[in-house]
Amino acid sequence: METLARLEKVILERRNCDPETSYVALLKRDGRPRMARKLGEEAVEAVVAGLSGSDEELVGEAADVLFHLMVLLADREIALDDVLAELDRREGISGIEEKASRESQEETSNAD
Ligand SMILES: N=c1c2ncn([C@@H]3O[C@H](COP(=O)(O)OP(=O)(O)OP(=O)(O)O)[C@@H](O)[C@H]3O)c2ncn1[C@@H]1O[C@H](COP(=O)(O)O)[C@@H](O)[C@H]1O
Repeated sequence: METLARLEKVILERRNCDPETSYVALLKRDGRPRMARKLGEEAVEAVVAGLSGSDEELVGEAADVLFHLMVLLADREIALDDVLAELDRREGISGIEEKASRESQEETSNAD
């Protein structure tokens, strides 16, 4: 996780650099929709690599997804720690159990 914390720091620093020499600054200059689109593109590439690419390709695409997600989080001024805290909160809660409890809450509120 130290790697992601270092990357977060670098992204925050690079946002204010020259877009001619910094990809992070270029994304900032182009705006949040470009950041979001890049994240979407990288996610699709990761899906394709996950289904039919090599391990090496999937690792590369996964790194691209994480990087572009971190750029978008930085733009929204959301700290990596907030995302990690959410993952910590979910620790030990089965996805199946969580979904079932959400569905039963929805049924209760629809019945009201
Ligand atoms: N981890 C990354 C990282 N991962 C991917 N990328 C860049 O993300 C871009 C997107 O990839 P694509 O394959 O879509 O490339 P592309 O076709 O040129 O992109 P588009 O023209 O479609 O936008 C590429 O230019 C990659 O180099 C990254 N750029 C930067 N970092 C980190 O961010 C730091 C700061 O980077 P700069 O701001 O460029 O100094 C670096 O030191 C790294 O630690």
